Amino acid sequence: MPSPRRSVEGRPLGASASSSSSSSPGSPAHGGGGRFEFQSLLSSRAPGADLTCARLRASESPVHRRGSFPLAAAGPSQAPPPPLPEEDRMDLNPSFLGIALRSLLAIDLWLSKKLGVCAGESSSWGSVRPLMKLLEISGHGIPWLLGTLYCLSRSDSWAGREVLMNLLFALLLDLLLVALIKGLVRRRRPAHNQMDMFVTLSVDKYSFPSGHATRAALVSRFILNHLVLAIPLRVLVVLWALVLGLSRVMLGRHNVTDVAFGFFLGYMQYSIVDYCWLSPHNAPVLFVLWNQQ
Ligand SMILES: CC(C)=CCC/C(C)=C/CC/C(C)=C/COP(=O)(O)O
Repeated sequence: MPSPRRSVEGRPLGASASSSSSSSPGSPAHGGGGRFEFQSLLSSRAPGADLTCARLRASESPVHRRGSFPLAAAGPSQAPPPPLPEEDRMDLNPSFLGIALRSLLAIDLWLSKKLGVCAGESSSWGSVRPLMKLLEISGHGIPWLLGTLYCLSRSDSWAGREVLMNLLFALLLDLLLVALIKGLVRRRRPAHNQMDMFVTLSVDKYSFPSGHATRAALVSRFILNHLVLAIPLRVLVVLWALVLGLSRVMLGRHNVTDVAFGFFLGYMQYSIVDYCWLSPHNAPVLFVLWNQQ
C-alpha cells in the first residue's frame, strides 16, 4: 500500500493546477534561482507544503527542464506534464547530502595537497622525506609478517605462541580486507604522489583505505592489549601509529580521508580478532601443527 507521501508526489502535476498559481517560478514562494532547493528542505517540516514543493522541485529538475517548460510558462491549453518516474521522485531532494559529500571531498583534497609537504624531494619539507620513508617501512606488511613468523619460531611458551598466532591472523586479515576494499573503491592515489613505495601489491595503486593506517591502528591496539609495557612505551606505540598515519599524507601517498578511514578500519579489525581469538581450545589443529615444526 503506498505511503501518504508517495500518493501526493505520485499525483499527476496538473491534477491540482489551482494551487500552482501561487508558486510559479520567480514568485516569492518559489524564491527564484536555486533557492527552491533550500525551500524543499524546509517543506519536509511544514505540513501541507509537500504538494507545492514537490511540484516546484519537479519543474526545476534537470530531467524535467530538458523536455518541458516550467508550469507558469505552460498555458491552460497545454497538456499537464506526465507524473515523474519513480527514480526521479526518489531523487527529488538529493542536494543536501550531495553537497555535503562534495564539500567534504573538496576539503579532503585541498587539505591533503596542503599537507603533502614531503611528496617530492623538491617539496617544502623534501629534506625529511627519507625519514618519512623509514617510517613507511616500519608500518609495511612485510616486516610485520616476517617479524611475527620469526618470533613464532623462537617462542617457547604456549601463551606467547597464542598471542603471536593471533597477531599473524590479524595481519593477514588486514591485508585481505584492505585489498578487498581498495579493489572495490578504486580511489586513485593523489596526483602529487610518486609511486616509489617499497614492495607493493597490485591493489596498492589505489589509496582508499590506507593499509599503513589500518595496520598501525590494528597493531598498536593489539600491542596495548597483549603486551605488558611501561607507560612511556605505551605512549610511544600510540605516537608511532599517529605519526605513521600523518606521514602517509605528508608523503603524498594518501588523502586525509584514506588515513582516517584506515584508522577506523584497523581499530575495528582488532575487535574482530579479539572476538575470534584463536586458542588451543578452539583451534587445536593450528597449535599442534605449529608445535610439530
Ligand atoms: C602474504 C602477503 C600477500 C604479503 C604481502 C605483503 C605486502 C606486499 C603488503 C603491501 C603493503 C603495502 C605497500 C600497503 C600499502 O599501504 P598504503 O598505506 O599505501 O595503502
